[in-house]
Amino acid sequence: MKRILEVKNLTKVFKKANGESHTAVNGISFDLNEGEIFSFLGPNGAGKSTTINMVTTQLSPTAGTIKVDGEDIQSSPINARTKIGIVAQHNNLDRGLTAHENLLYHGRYFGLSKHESETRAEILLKDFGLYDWKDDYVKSFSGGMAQRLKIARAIMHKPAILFLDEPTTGLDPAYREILWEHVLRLNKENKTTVFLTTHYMEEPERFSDRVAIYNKGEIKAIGTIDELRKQIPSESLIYLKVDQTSELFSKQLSKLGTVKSLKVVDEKNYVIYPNESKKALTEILHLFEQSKTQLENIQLSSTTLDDIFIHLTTDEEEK
Ligand SMILES: Nc1ncnc2c1ncn2[C@@H]1O[C@H](COP(=O)(O)OP(=O)(O)OP(=O)(O)O)[C@@H](O)[C@H]1O
Repeated sequence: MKRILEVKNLTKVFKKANGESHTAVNGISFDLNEGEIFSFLGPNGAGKSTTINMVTTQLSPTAGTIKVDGEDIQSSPINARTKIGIVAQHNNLDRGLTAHENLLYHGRYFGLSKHESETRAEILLKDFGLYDWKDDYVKSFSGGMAQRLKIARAIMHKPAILFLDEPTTGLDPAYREILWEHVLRLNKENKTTVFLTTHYMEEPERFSDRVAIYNKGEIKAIGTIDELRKQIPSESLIYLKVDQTSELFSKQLSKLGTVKSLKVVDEKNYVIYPNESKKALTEILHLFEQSKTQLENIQLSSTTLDDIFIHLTTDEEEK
């Protein structure tokens, strides 16, 4: 299997305004294969965009190496860049150009002929609902229109690897489907590798071959969703919402024989990993009869990617 992205010991340390250092990416290593759809998931501020910015040559690493299709991006950034398509989080369109010009110049820059650029720009402008605005300047575009144009531009030159940093934020559902139609077609026909970050868990669940759960600058787990599911302590979960979580109530829950372990998600919510789910429900409900803590909601469910994410990115209070 051809490796399209090789990341070794990648690190980024930022200097904060107060002079302190902040390690946003802490020595991570991973490889992506040609044609793989990979999701990089983590909470706000985990370091996902910093990682994308480094592997796409937009930000220099503090340490570590990155190869795109065998090219070291620090020694040959231009070669590496021709293989990459990026939908960044910020609006990096050329605001002084029209929508059509943004696509055309991008296509020409990445080696498409004039005819190919024109044909592809026309298809993408139509598919992403921008054809009627093709000669308008990008500075007049709404957030959603700019996002659609950023996506069209990133896939213009059919890159070997496509980085999508929260691409569907601000897109309505119809355009999300169009985005995925194009991305999956490129993936199938050109073996384009896809590196996705998103906060919508249904996208990695539907499309990813592998997922990495990333937090505080480190990869906590990497693998297929089924492989990650095995890292959860139980196959079903109980979501419990109370008026106020507390140390005392957490201890009382932990002491129940049917509770394997639990997590305090925030000031109102627990996730409970039960031994025997139905018995645990009864025991937990019973607990409220003798406790000051008020029950607001309780729900039993089977594990989803959301649960894996919560499990790997919040602190656990093991029994
Ligand atoms: N240029 C910078 N200077 C200083 N600190 C930075 C800089 N860029 C990012 N950081 C810090 O690095 C950390 C990681 O930020 P990053 O944007 O990579 O997170 P993220 O996982 O993409 O978050 P989100 O989901 O909110 O987009 C944050 O604490 C952020 O404040």
